[in-house]
Amino acid sequence: MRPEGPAEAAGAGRCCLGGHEVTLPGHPQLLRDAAGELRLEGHSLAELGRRFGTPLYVYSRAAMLDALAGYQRALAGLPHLICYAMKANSNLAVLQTFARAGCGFDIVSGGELERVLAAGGDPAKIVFSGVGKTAAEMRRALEAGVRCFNVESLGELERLSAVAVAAGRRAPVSLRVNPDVDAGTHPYISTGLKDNKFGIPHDEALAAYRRAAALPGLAVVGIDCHIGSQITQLEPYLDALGRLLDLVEAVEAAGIALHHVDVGGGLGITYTDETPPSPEALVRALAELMRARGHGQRELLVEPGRSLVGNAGVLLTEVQYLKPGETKNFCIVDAAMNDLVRPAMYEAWMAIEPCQLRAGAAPVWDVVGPVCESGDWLGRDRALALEPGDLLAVLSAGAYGMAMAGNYNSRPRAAELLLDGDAVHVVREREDSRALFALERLLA
Ligand SMILES: Cc1ncc(COP(=O)(O)O)c(C=O)c1O
Ligand SMILES: N[C@@H](CCCC[NH3+])C(=O)O
Repeated sequence: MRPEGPAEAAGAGRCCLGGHEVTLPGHPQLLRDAAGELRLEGHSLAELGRRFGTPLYVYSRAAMLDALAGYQRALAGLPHLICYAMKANSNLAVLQTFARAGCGFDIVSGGELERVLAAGGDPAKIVFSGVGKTAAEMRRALEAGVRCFNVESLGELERLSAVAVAAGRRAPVSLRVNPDVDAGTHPYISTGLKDNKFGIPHDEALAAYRRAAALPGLAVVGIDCHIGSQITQLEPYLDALGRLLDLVEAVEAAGIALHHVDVGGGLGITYTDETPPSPEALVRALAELMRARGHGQRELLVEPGRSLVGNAGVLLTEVQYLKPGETKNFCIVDAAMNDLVRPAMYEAWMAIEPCQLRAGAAPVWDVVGPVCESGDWLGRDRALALEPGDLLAVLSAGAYGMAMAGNYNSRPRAAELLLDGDAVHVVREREDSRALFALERLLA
């Protein structure tokens, strides 16, 4: 996630045309075969694009489970729960994949709760985060039996207690502490600084725990934080965990027992040349700090999103027109900012690869969508040998891709496929134009 620059123009030229197979760094199930075809979990992406149409999201189940295995290996033997942060990709089949693998879920809305339940997820493994939970969302989550509410303010504590008392229940709570640690990431996705809206300030948390312990509808069970997203360093995590453990000790000294410590999610992936720690390295470092501070037997929760699904998915799009110009060459494709908003929203750099390499000159293009906004671009200054009708793959699109898609310009949303070995599952049909206005009414 960094601004575009001319230095990145060569990104797409990495793989040679024909000869031998080339793997793509950070993309476990993606490779360019000897004939120049891009394959995900063995499937030709060009063939899938032609068969199912574009724009099309394609995910590899094996790549998701590979990523999960890194967390699982490092946590084996320790009391733990991996809560997939489903905002990254909330397709039901993706949720089902993680539920079957034993995961819990980090949710942030009533809608996310219903999705987890529809996918067969275990409510007793759900943690409910978010700064603006409504009373109705609280009631529904209590009724479903979620494991814990990650409470983000004093006002929320009071409301949750009242809702629980009215329902004749006690709500399990963890306080989301804002540790004021700089995660070193894009300002829009940093969440653990004093200036951010998230969490209860570290220096107010002990008083908040005392209040929580005194409220009749609450049962204190844990502590959590989440400092940001696309984090590529270990240090911010260790700083944040150290600050959480300071609080755990102060809270327990005040006679309030805490069962678990939840360090949130946020681990980054390789979009271009980032080298984040592996999930395994991250969790081993966190577990080591817990052990060194005498908290080795306390349950550790993690809430990874992007690092489980980001590099397991691509967005396929077809080149519609090539429009060379005096100062810029535009490659106009059939996917747009409504399908994948990350470039428009954060100036995020996402690799763009032809599904089938072709020989010949590779001019530099801005790859743009059909939406009527100059901010509607998927990649800038990309050297690509192209013809109209070619298929392109936007890489690393498994996280915050379809999950953030919309209908701007009355564009129906893309279809989604989940690859599983030889099988190709349509896990979301392409939206029909009529669905765009099915909830609207003409005047009488
Ligand atoms: C509370 C919470 N937990 C977990 C995550 C997952 O983040 P990521 O996808 O960066 O792992 C987020 C999103 O940043 C979040 O807000
Ligand atoms: N939507 C962001 C991540 C947000 C994380 C949410 N807490 C992205 O695409 O990178």
